[in-house]
Amino acid sequence: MHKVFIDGAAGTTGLEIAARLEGRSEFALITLDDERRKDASARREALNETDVAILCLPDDAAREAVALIDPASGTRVIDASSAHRTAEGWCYGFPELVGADRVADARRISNPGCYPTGFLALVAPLVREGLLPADWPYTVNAVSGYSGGGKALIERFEAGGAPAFRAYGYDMAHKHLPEMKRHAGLEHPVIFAPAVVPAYRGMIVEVPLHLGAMANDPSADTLRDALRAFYAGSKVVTVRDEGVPGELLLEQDAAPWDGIELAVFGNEGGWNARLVARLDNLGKGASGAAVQNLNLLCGLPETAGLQL
Ligand SMILES: NC(=O)C1=CN([C@@H]2O[C@H](COP(=O)(O)OP(=O)(O)OC[C@H]3O[C@@H](n4cnc5c(N)ncnc54)[C@H](OP(=O)(O)O)[C@@H]3O)[C@@H](O)[C@H]2O)C=CC1
Ligand SMILES: CC(=O)N[C@@H](CCC(=O)OP(=O)(O)O)C(=O)O
Repeated sequence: MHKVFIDGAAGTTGLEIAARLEGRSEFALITLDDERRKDASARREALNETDVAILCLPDDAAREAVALIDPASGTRVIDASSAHRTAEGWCYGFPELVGADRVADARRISNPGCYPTGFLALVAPLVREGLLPADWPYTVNAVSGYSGGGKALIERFEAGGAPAFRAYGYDMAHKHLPEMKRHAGLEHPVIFAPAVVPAYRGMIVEVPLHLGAMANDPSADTLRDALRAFYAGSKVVTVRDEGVPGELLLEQDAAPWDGIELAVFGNEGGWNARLVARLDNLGKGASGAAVQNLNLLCGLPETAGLQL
């Protein structure tokens, strides 16, 4: 039996992780009541007595949680926040990209952000294989359900009078930029244009590309085939067959989903392509990814308990 403590268990990501662990006899959840869940000494105790701590906290509180762990304790950490995604000594918790064995052996795992999960799933393997240039000026357009912003954004969108569409990130300093650049192996920061719509969960992340302007001029079919080969055997990441849909939709009441679907759409003539990832920000974008990594840490089947 593996002891698991979710620090931030009352938040959006924490609650979804607990729901995925319900009924799993391999785990015993350590819980703090409402009065003590923000109490540093109660958290210190829980953080040090658990086998795995999953941090579902704002960045500062996640850094504080790590500092509360005695380095001599056996506690292993999965951090869902963006505090450690490019930090030394942390394994980036994207098993399909870094290798499931590396995640399984790590003591400190930093889970990818939801938007970077879509971007990196599309671009990192293609850059690694030399099919897309590392020095290209990439753009990422994305739309997310409002649960991506945690309790504060959920309250804003559910209070009445919610906006029909919220574009943001105009300072071009979004906290996801460093991990997108680092883990895709890029030479330049991407331009990231995120937006939120009044649906609870789900996201579409898109990378538009002028393939014809690249020196190697790859075809959309080549990119799709390379992604399919890279993720062959994955139950979590799938690649859509060739063919262009009329539209891609985010459902208003989508069920939780821990997979991610990638697509490559090319135009006639082959100059342009749109790389598209569809996922649940609370699934592979957060809580599903945390459970996948927890399974790996505990030597359990990687997709146990996931909603695929
Ligand atoms: N939502 C998403 O789609 C994704 C979220 N993440 C990341 O996961 C982390 C959690 O996000 P999310 O669940 O959405 O956020 P929420 O705001 O929904 O939840 C955060 C929780 O942390 C609690 N908390 C804050 N400070 C402390 C503290 N010092 N000690 C203990 N608990 C504390 C909050 O308490 P209170 O209830 O009192 O406010 C709240 O319950 C964030 O870093 C976020 O960026 C990552 C990927 C996707
Ligand atoms: C819709 C929305 O507000 N999304 C959040 C990101 C959610 C997420 O991925 O969390 P991390 O920041 O921990 O990666 C944002 O843009 O800041």
